[in-house]
Amino acid sequence: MTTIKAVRQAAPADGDEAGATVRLDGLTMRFGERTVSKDINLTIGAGEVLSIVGPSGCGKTTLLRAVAGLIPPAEGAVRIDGHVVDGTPDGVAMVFQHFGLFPWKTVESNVAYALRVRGTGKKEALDRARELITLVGLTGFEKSYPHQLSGGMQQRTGLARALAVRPRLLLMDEPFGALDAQTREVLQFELLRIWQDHPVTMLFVTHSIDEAVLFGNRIAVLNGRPSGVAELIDVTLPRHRDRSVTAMPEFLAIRERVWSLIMNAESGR
Ligand SMILES: Nc1ncnc2c1ncn2[C@@H]1O[C@H](COP(=O)(O)OP(=O)(O)OP(=O)(O)O)[C@@H](O)[C@H]1O
Repeated sequence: MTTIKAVRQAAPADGDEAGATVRLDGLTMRFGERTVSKDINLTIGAGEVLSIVGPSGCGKTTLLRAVAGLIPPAEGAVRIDGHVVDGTPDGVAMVFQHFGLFPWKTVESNVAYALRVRGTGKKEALDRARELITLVGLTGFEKSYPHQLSGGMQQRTGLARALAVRPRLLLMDEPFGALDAQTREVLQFELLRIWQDHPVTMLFVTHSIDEAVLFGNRIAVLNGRPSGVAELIDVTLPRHRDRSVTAMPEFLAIRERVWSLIMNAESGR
């Protein structure tokens, strides 16, 4: 099961399709006495994809939740387009590993819901939902209920729901983590295609090194207790990517680099 949380609608202005800028300034996240991550400084440009990897429990989800304004930082700040996040920011959508689709709603109602709660009229919301359903390849399943769908199809529905609000920033938390390897690969390339047609800024948390390299312009490797950014790796691959990039020597070299950093991180824990 996959959870999506879409946060308020903000249609991009004309000529402003590339997405939001994000800045983390000295971000420290704490739960009670426990400091999970400390002094994280990152700047993510409009339309950039930053992949975030690191050992289990190092604070990747916590970081995304801070960017989404769901939990406040203990110290430091998140800025989206220069504005300090101190609540639910406009134009941000989150996609989690577990969708949390409403089981009693059809695919089109699930997708339209994100718009309906933001005051979009029923017809407009349904029209937009159907556009998105086509985009994610679910035409013909508009009236299906989640239990009638495969995991991959539920994932597509969740993606459509996130995209329905025309986010300027997509926060992806292991979005394909619950899928079998084959479905995961199909959806990765579908998302890549969709993203290339509608580029927005993306923070992409994943346990898959291949996925991190495939999507990222850069990869932030988190490590330590509390965690910090151990390394920021530039992904020097062509921006337009398809399956062929996974055979490029640069792809393999970057994958090896990330792999060795994560192995070091895991062995140091
Ligand atoms: N609401 C919370 N209250 C207390 N502790 C929390 C809370 N949320 C997360 N934590 C703790 O913070 C740490 C970081 O959790 P987080 O889920 O951000 O890690 P992660 O890197 O995303 O892990 P994984 O890769 O396993 O998903 C963990 O030790 C977790 O137990």
